Amino acid sequence: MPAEWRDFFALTKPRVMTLVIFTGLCGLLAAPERINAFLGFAAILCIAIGAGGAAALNQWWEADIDAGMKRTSKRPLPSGRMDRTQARDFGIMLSAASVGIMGLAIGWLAAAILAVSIVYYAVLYTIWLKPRTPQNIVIGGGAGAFPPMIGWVAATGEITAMPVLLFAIIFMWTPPHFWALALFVKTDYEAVGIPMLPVVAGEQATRRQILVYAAILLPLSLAPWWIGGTGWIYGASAAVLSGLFLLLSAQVGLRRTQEGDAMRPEKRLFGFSILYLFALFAMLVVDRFALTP
Ligand code: HEM
Ligand SMILES: CC(C)=CCC/C(C)=C/CC/C(C)=C/COP(=O)(O)OP(=O)(O)O
Repeated sequence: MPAEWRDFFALTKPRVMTLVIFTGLCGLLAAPERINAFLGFAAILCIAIGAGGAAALNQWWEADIDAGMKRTSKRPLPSGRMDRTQARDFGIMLSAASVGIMGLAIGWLAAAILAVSIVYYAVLYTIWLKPRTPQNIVIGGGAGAFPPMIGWVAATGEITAMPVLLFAIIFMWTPPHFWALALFVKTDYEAVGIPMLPVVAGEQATRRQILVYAAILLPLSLAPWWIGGTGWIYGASAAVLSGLFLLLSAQVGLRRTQEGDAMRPEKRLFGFSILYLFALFAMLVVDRFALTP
């Protein structure tokens, strides 16, 4: 069966990338300089195309691994709807187009960070770290932390403390986000030999690590307000959201898996992690528009 446009769309991991694109948009809108709407739209489109290209390259490389896991076995490559060369060429084309257009239309600093994040996800994380170390997502998660910085730099043309803090927030958020999920789909990764932390270091170590990252995330998420980069609306929202995130992480971090466990706290934490990042970045923009004339 030949690949349809739907398969190419699926190859960009659209659901996961909504949050990547959203944080990029928030970085762009929260920046102190306002960019013209047409260029702003072009910048976000480039982030979306670049993230989609990187996701396609990730699946080109991981076709065999995806075939071995229930969660990923219906993706276009493992289900045989597309061949690997098509996925690779599509990924390269999107990646190159996104960086080229970003550079020409917006600026080469934003384009360079976009290029770094694509290589980070497709090569550093997927090809190098993921199959080798249980710290894969801690280091590799950096790729997903770049979009707000790209958005910010697209608007201002420079890297200041604020975009670095936004990067750091997503960097610290990624381990609890992913390890909560890895606790309840652990068997999948075991089957294909990917050294995810629960498989290699055990559940208790993973639970403790989740709590450590959530505890660091709380003060870190307040830092943009602390350094005067945002107003009280963001500060108060970050305190509430990160407090809740820490609470849910503590429920996961301080328990043990029981016989026949439904893993409800882990599923709740994973679900909340997504809501958390959407809400935190939305409040950054609300703060900016409500408090800055
Ligand atoms: C290396 C770091 C990360 C890993 C290993 C990871 C892994 C995963 C996995 C396995 C899922 C399950 C669902 C699926 O495959 O569709 C998922 C869901 C999700 N992830 Fe992540 N993630 C990471 C970083 C991020 C980042 C940085 C973002 C956005 C800023 C993000 C946003 C999401 C969203 C929105 C979902 C839900 C998708 C849905 O509703 O189906 N993830 N993540
Ligand atoms: C702008 C730009 C390039 C952004 C990149 C965004 C990025 C790195 C997002 C990470 C989210 C993601 C799909 C992780 C999946 O990990 P996995 O691929 O190990 O998950 P899988 O087991 O579902 O394949």
